[in-house]
Amino acid sequence: MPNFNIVVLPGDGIGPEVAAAGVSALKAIGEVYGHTFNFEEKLIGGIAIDERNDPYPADTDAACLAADAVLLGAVGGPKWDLQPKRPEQGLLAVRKSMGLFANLRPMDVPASQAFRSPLKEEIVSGADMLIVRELTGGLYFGKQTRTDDRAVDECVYTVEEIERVARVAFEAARKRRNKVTSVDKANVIETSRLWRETVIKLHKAEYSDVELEHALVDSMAMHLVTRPKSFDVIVTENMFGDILSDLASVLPGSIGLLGSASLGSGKGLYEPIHGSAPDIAGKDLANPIGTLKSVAMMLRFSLNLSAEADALDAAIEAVIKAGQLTRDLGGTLAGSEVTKAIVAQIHAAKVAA
Ligand SMILES: NC(=O)C1=CN([C@@H]2O[C@H](COP(=O)(O)OP(=O)(O)OC[C@H]3O[C@@H](n4cnc5c(N)ncnc54)[C@H](O)[C@@H]3O)[C@@H](O)[C@H]2O)C=CC1
Ligand SMILES: CC(C)CC(=O)C(=O)O
Ligand SMILES: [Mg+2]
Repeated sequence: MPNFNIVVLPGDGIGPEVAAAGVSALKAIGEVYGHTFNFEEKLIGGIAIDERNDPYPADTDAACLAADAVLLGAVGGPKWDLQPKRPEQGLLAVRKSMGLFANLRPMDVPASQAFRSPLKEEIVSGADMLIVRELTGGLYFGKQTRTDDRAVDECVYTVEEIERVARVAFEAARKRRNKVTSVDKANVIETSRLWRETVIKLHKAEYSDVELEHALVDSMAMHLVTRPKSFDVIVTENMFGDILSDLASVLPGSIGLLGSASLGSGKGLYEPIHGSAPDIAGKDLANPIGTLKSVAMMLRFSLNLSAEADALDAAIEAVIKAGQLTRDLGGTLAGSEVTKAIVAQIHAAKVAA
């Protein structure tokens, strides 16, 4: 019987609530399909600062590096905002240590759910894109210096860093609608000029069968909400991808719907795209679906369980279609009730099959 070791990093705010949803879904998949998932919970973020004075303790790192896959909730919160050690350093550290240079953030708006969008139905209905965000370079990892009246954040990218994430985007496009939109700010920023030159060279050398277009990040923000259906795979650097994916989450109606897979050359880490949502933490209001979609990607990409991934995705879709939703999507259910509905659906689908 297959046995998988999953490290769970609940973190802060709603992190523990959504991570618990992910564990419930994996347990249900295990029961139904006969797999054993062993869970090891570790500290990261604010709670790790509180308990260990370190946002990313060494034993967390060792466990993540040894796991078959990592499930993360979220980190951060106002409690830690005004101190030198920050929860977010833990998140950056796990991404760097595991070599997770590509963050895949899918977003789609099924026609039946387009009415939930704050945007016009005809604009968003059928939109289906994959944002590939570079995750271990750029401003978030550059040298930072600070005096009383001056602050510097270095933004560095190398050809190798750009090429490897662009390759992920081109490969993904070949399995989708064969189009890549590369987003930069090449009219102003030097790292963006290197980004664009590198993407063009790689495209010419290895991916000329894929349609490639370039967009500047400012107008891209506008195009994402005015003509989202024209995009397939979007590839961009770390900070632009962070911002554009939160923007894209508006299309289906809630940031709580979007999951992500962070991949590199080794094991993967899976987390919703949202943060720790301090405004709703501890109230069982958090939408678990972004985390559950991340778990589906874990099953598919790290554990090679594609039938199980499809079953989880189908269970999520059924519950969304039945309108069993949290308040962010106009529903009335608690987050834990949505998780229970999805778990019940996983069991019911197997019985019906
Ligand atoms: N991956 C991570 O761990 C991330 C952590 N953060 C941290 O999270 C903290 C809060 O950041 P914010 O800018 O407020 O972003 P956020 O994503 O935590 O929340 C933004 C808004 O979306 C809502 N929201 C988020 N997730 C939701 C869910 N699952 N269900 C329903 N509503 C949801 C929140 O209630 C809030 O109104 C900060 O400390 C930030 O540094 C932010 C982004 C990513
Ligand atoms: C908290 C940051 C380090 C990153 C972020 O906002 C994200 O990964 O979505
Ligand atoms: Mg973000």
